Amino acid sequence: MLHIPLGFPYLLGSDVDWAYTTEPEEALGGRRLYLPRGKVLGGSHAISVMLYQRGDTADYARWDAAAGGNAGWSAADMLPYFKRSEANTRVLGGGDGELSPADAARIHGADGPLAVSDLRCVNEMSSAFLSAASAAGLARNADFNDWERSQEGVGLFQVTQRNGARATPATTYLAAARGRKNLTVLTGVTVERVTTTAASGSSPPRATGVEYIDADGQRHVVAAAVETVLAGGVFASPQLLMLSGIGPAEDLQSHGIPVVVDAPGVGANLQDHPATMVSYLSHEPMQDKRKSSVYYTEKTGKSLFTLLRYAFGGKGPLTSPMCEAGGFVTTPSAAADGRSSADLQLRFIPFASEPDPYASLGEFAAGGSYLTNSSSRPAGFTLQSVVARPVSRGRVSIKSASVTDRPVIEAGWMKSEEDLATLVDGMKLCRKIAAQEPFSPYRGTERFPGGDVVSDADLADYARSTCHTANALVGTCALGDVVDAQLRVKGVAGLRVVDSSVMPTIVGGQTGAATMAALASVCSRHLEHYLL
Ligand SMILES: Cc1cc2nc3c(=O)[nH]c(=O)nc-3n(C[C@H](O)[C@H](O)[C@H](O)COP(=O)(O)OP(=O)(O)OC[C@H]3O[C@@H](n4cnc5c(N)ncnc54)[C@H](O)[C@@H]3O)c2cc1C
Repeated sequence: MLHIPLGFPYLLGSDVDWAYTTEPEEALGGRRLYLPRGKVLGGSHAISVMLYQRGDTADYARWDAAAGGNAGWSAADMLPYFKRSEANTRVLGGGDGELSPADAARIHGADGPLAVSDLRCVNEMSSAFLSAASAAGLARNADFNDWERSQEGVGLFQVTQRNGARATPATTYLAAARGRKNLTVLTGVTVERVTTTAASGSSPPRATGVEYIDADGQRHVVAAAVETVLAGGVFASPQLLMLSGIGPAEDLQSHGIPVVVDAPGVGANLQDHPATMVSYLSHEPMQDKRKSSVYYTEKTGKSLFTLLRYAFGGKGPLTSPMCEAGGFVTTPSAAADGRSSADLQLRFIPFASEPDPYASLGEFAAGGSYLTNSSSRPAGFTLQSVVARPVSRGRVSIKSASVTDRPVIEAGWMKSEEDLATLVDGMKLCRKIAAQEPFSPYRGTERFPGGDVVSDADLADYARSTCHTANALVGTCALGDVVDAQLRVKGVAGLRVVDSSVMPTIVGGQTGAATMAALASVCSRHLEHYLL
């Protein structure tokens, strides 16, 4: 299931998922949110939806400004690292029909480790979505990562796959480096903290390595020859800094942790992409159509033809990321605020989803019936509205001085009215798209939120009570605040954080590509001398 793209729902809540939950969220009526994160080589990329999205140029202008300006994080600075990290079929194949070979080469790379591909199988309803969105007045976007054009419009997504199999940092970067003599990978261990020496005179404290516990509960220390690089992701990196005495002094003291550096920004600034669903049941006869949503409910994994097609050609619906098509939009509310980047991401899902697909996490944890339980995912289709550039912020703190106690997560969603307005505008747009003629063969009744949820106030209530994660969590060791422009932890020598937690503001779009490009940039510019 880790390698087959459409296997990803089985991974949610399984033993390769940390399956974090938040505190009761005040603005969401006290709901606790489920936030998946990968607990396996390849990290969250190994359980992701695989969409390859970079955000827009303004996202990186914000990063660069946060890092102090002219700090190496602008779009122009980052483009070479995006290109360097990928082997994109649009360049390898000389464009894709919508994109000329010259444009493909301007935007994408061909020689990097990370395979990025066009979809190998497009559900006929994903195509209907594109036609319906055009009929509703949205432009077509040939490549969401083309920074010379707008991010706005609708199109098919690209995915991090090679020959129909999931590509992750483990199957790409790590696989290429496996033979190196200077590389040791320990699995099944848990890092507990970074070890440090005390400050002396004018020298700051220095990171000297890490302590970890192995599967038998034995404690070990690894000493760093040059420096220590944390890449635990958006929850574990701030947690490990705090357990090491680097964080808000008062919090650390309340847990009896000696303060190495008072860094109030550690754990603050948490951001994610909250999402809501508008779903439609299909007309009854569609239940029998081979290319419709039955693929995504009970038949996909059970059809011999589908399995053979995948096993021998890497083709067919098992290569689908489920969200095949979508787009970016500036909603009327955001336009009225004068916001320049799209605040809404649309994603199309070819079955009639529940309002919160993660509400039944217990169901996943008990053995994963996301795809097989067709009664909760009947034939039909869903349009998902995602807040692409949220204003609300949350935080991560520690529950105790032990790594075995999960961090305390406050997502903070919908604290800002702007985010709620984006979702309300988004759902209205989804209904407008769904009402267009190209959906006529598929559209039955609206399943959620349902015909009686019409006013802005009712749509906002629906959003508060059903919004769920679109899985892009960032910001808890932010560039400019916790780490400097080279991602060195401020106030401590010999320590960097290089992962999604350093993003000062979330990019509009999924966050895996930006994480890998940030890593490529820092490794190339600052670490290569001793990595090689
Ligand atoms: C369900 C899901 C769907 C997603 N879909 C997409 C998508 O379609 N496109 C996209 O671009 N991005 C997607 N993402 C987001 C993307 O995967 C993340 O942005 C990216 O993986 C973040 O990288 P990271 O290095 O910061 O953290 P992670 O990838 O989470 O890696 C952190 C690693 O640290 C390990 N770790 C944590 N604590 C410890 C400890 N104490 N000791 C030892 N190891 C530890 C973890 O097990 C993990 O392997 C998705 C994520 C999820 C969960």
